[in-house]
Amino acid sequence: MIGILGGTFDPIHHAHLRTALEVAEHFGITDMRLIPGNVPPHRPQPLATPAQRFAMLQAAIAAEPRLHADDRELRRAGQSYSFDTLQTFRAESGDECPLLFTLGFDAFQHFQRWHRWDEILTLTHLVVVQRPAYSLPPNAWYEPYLSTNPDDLRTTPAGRIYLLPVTALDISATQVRGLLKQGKNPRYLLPDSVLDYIQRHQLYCE
Ligand SMILES: Nc1ncnc2c1ncn2[C@@H]1O[C@H](COP(=O)(O)OP(=O)(O)OP(=O)(O)O)[C@@H](O)[C@H]1O
Ligand SMILES: O=C(O)c1ccc[n+]([C@@H]2O[C@H](COP(=O)([O-])O)[C@@H](O)[C@H]2O)c1
Repeated sequence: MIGILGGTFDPIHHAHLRTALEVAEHFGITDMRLIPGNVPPHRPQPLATPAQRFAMLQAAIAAEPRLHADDRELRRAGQSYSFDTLQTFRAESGDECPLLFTLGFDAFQHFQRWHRWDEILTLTHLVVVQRPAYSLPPNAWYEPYLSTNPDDLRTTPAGRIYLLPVTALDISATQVRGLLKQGKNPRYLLPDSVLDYIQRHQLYCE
C-alpha cells in the first residue's frame, strides 16, 4: 500500500503535514509519498524553484519515517499530470498494490477537469480530505465510488473514493507567501526548518 499527497508545496506547511500523517495513520500506511509538481496544471506557477520546494519538503519531513519526499514529477518535463505520475507507480509496484491518492476539497472540486480524470480511478483510490472554507462538488458524480470502509481501500488496488475528516487547519501557502511579502512572520504555520530555509534563501519577500 502506498499513500500519495501531491502538491505545489510553495512552501509546504503544517496542514499538508498533518493531512499526510493523519491519512497514513488512518489506513496504516508506512510509505506516504509527498510529490511536488514540476509544472502544476491549472494554477499560477510556483515562485520557488523545484529544487527549493523539494529542499523545503525534505526539511519538513526529516523526523517522520512514514513520510517520503518523492521527486518523480520534478524529473519529468512538461505539465505534471497526476495520471502520468500514477502510471509510473503502477509500472513500479504492479497491478495489485493499493494506491491512495490524497487531495483536499479544493482540488477535488475541479477533479473532472484533470487530464484523463475518468481513467484515474482505474489506477488509484482517492482519499478526499476536508479543507476549511471548501466543500464537496455540488454534482455528486463521485457517489457510486464512495466507500466508508478503510479495508475496501487496503485490500483492492484502485477505484474507491473515501472521505476523511482531518484536523481542520485553515492554512494555505498563499497565506504564508503573503505574510512574508508583507514582512510579517509566518512562524507556527509551517515547520521552523522550512522557515529557516525560506529566510536563508530570502524566498517570497518580493
Ligand atoms: N489547509 C489545508 N487543509 C486540507 N488540505 C489542504 C490544505 N492545504 C492544502 N491542502 C491540500 O494539499 C494538496 C496540495 O496543496 P497545495 O500545495 O496547492 O497547497 P495550498 O496551500 O493550497 O497552496 P496555494 O495557496 O499556493 O494554492 C492539495 O490536495 C490541497 O487540497
Ligand atoms: O492531472 C491533472 O490534470 C491535475 C490538475 C490539477 C491538480 N492536479 C494534482 O492535484 C494535486 C494538488 O494540486 P495543487 O494545484 O493544489 O497543488 C497535485 O498532485 C497536482 O498534480 C492534477
